[in-house]
Amino acid sequence: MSSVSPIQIPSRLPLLLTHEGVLLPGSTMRTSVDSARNLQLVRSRLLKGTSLQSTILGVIPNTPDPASDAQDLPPLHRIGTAALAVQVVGSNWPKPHYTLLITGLCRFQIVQVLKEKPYPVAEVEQLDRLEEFPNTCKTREELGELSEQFYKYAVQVCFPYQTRIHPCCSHPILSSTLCLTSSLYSLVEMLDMSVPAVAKLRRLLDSLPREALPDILTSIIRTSNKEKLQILDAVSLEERFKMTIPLLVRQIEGLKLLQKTRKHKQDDDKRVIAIRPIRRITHIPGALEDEDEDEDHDDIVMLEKKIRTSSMPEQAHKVCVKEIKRLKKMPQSMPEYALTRNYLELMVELPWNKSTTDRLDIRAARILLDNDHYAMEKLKKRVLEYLAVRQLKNNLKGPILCFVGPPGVGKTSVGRSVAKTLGREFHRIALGGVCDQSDIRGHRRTYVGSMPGRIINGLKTVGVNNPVFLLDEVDKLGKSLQGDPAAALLEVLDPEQNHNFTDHYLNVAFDLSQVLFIATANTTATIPPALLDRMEIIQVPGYTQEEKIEIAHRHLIPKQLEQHGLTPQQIQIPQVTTLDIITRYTREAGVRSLDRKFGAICRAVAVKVAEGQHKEAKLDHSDVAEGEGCKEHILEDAKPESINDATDLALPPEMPILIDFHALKDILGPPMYEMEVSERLSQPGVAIGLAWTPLGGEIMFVEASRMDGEGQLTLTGQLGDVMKESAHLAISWLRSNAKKYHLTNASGNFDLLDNTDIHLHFPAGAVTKDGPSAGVTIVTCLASLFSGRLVRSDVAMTGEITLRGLVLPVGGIKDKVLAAHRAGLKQVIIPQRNEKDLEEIPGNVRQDLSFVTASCLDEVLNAAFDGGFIVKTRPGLLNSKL
Ligand SMILES: Nc1ncnc2c1ncn2[C@@H]1O[C@H](COP(=O)(O)OP(=O)(O)OP(=O)(O)O)[C@@H](O)[C@H]1O
Repeated sequence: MSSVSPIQIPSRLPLLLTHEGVLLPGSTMRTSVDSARNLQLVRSRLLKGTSLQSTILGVIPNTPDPASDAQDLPPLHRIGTAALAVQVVGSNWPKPHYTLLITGLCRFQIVQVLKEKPYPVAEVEQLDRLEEFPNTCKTREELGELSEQFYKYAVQVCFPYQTRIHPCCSHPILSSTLCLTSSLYSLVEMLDMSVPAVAKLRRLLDSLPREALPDILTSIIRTSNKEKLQILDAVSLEERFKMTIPLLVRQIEGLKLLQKTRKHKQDDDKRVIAIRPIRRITHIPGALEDEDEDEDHDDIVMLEKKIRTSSMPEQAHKVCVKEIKRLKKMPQSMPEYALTRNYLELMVELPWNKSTTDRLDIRAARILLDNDHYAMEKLKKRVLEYLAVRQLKNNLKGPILCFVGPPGVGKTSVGRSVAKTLGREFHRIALGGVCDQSDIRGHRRTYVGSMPGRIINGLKTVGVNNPVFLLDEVDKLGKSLQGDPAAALLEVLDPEQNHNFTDHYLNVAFDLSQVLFIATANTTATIPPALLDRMEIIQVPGYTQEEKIEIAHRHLIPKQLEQHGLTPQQIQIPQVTTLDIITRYTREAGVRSLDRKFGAICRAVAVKVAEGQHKEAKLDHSDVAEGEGCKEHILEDAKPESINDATDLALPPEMPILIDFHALKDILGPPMYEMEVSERLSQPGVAIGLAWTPLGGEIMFVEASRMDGEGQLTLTGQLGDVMKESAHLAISWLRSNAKKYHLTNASGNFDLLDNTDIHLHFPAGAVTKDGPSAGVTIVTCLASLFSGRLVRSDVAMTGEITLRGLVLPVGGIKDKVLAAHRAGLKQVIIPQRNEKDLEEIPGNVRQDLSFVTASCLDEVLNAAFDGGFIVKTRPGLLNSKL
């Protein structure tokens, strides 16, 4: 037995009153100190005192300390624990308080309270003397023998209720000790020895004196404060043993129950896992089984059969066989079961070897393309060339065509026609806003909710491996943290690589070389260069008014009539009306908005027609009484009516309903666009420029004004850096040529910026603009401002400028010229080096417009102002009073 040095506590102890928790000898407790007396105790005994004795406190349980020291002490619990303060931790927030770590030494009882303030101090009598235990035994030899027996017994015994007390253990304390220790061993055996705390407990058990066990155990196992208090109050060792054993037994029983339920659950789980596959394999027809499981089993068999008969490549086949083997062993409840099954279903559905036969008849293709689309000569020519080469060389690793042009010019619909001419399946993949590379390449199957990418999904949808894939809006691909989808497209679009395209979801290569990819975009500016490099760009410009009229009457109107269940006998839209819609109700390069307007007209006419049929039926009914002649009379009197005139319900409308200017106003409302050119150029400092946007060409009014100031230039209208630089260039050129052209500021000075601020504005202010092509327009506008002369209202211009006054070429001439034509302008000034682009302009547009090709700014200004811009000798014209 281990020997313990006797502990002698002082006869006077400061008292720490606690209410929560009971400290037992041999155990350690953390307690919070925040009441007045306790705080005083900590401050004067623990924080100021330096001797070991000053750290010994009398801890009185179950006694709340009054909040203020003015209040009297409450009745104190009779028995307490002398404790050693091991650690003091203090804090001032939210209010001053300490946390003490205290270790119980022994019991004491209060003999007399000596003082109450600032903290209570009592005269105490020590109750436990650890060295006393051996004295309770008759002789030391007897104790040694019994103790040895007790230890062996304790180690052997597993469960407390099976404990057989050794016959020689008749000593009451010893038998209780024996019983307690054996219970304790049972407890330790049940616990997991690999847990460090449990291993420590085991060591403690071996080293601690037996009589210390009841106190220590009570504080370790799950006991209430009340039970702990009872143990504290049990001064006799035998009594303490007796009280602790039931607590220990209770704990052991609880643990056993817990172990039992855990074991049951584990067994159940194992059984479920073991039974499932056996059930599936030993399926006996007719046996009573869950119907769902039967179905699943059938499905798996079907799937296996499909894999066996599928024509997938060897590598894919191997993967499928491996996966189906795994699937068979898997319980259905596993999340991976559904995942693997979906994967296998996709694998068997994919058109590994299924393709359509190409219909390669160039003449038929030409007719079909011409029938479907009016104009677009350049595009149709390139498409036919492409198809012709395919006809000659079947396995063409040709370039990927990319149609670039404004919205609604028929890029998508030409793609559809190509598929139709070739007799191939068509699938459109909208790439606008796609910013995750797994959209193209799929997710790895390890992800929750993983899916194949759009390419593989598209192939599954069309069911053949040689469809026409239209990659719509490649210029609107995004980029995000989830990777760059444009980079993923590189592999798809590279004819050298795409025969081995690996989707992350499939994880086996799929041959995309038979797929015909066509891309569309509104602009090439935002297409990544590497992607652009893999594609052949075909520009699709906007339509002229004449082309739009033709497209409307050949394609759009018949399509809309069909969609609304109308016939040409019921509605008549003359060409002048179409022109009216094009010029006054739409402003676009394509025909989508125009198509919508026809849709609106057809809806309005459909209502009229339906109403008319109803009225006719009604009239027929009433005519039975009045006779045929009467009806004829009514019809003769019927006058052409307004389309929205709902007041005259008595008469059916006259067929065909004519859509004239008035009907148009009734249906579409007042015109949305007016010819505002002449109006806008009624004062100096305004010029018309031509801009190119992804939506086609547009005319743009550049406005300038001057005011008193310090020579500052203000630019508004969301301009980019290049455009701002153009403005600075224009001002510098005008300042350096002010004398030559007699340009003066408000005070007649040739220094144009002397005491003058200039403001340049580019409507529409909300649209971002950039590019150098506004240079000539800015010069013309400022020249008008400083000369006080009006720019011609029917002239539009485009061109980049240099500091020397040269005019450099710009892009988008065709779209810009068409915009000028749409706006009803008469003359267009373009850079001389853009003259070659005029060939692309349709003949009728060229006839309507006159072109000035300028190589320097002198020529631009001469053309932009009536009578030229050459210096006049008459002073009245030179000095503007504006
Ligand atoms: N030349 C044409 N002949 C006949 N119909 C045309 C022509 N151009 C356009 N269309 C019709 O205009 C509508 C819009 O065309 P489509 O959707 O192909 O435009 P898009 O250029 O692809 O536009 P976006 O860039 O917005 O996708 C379609 O109904 C199409 O049939």
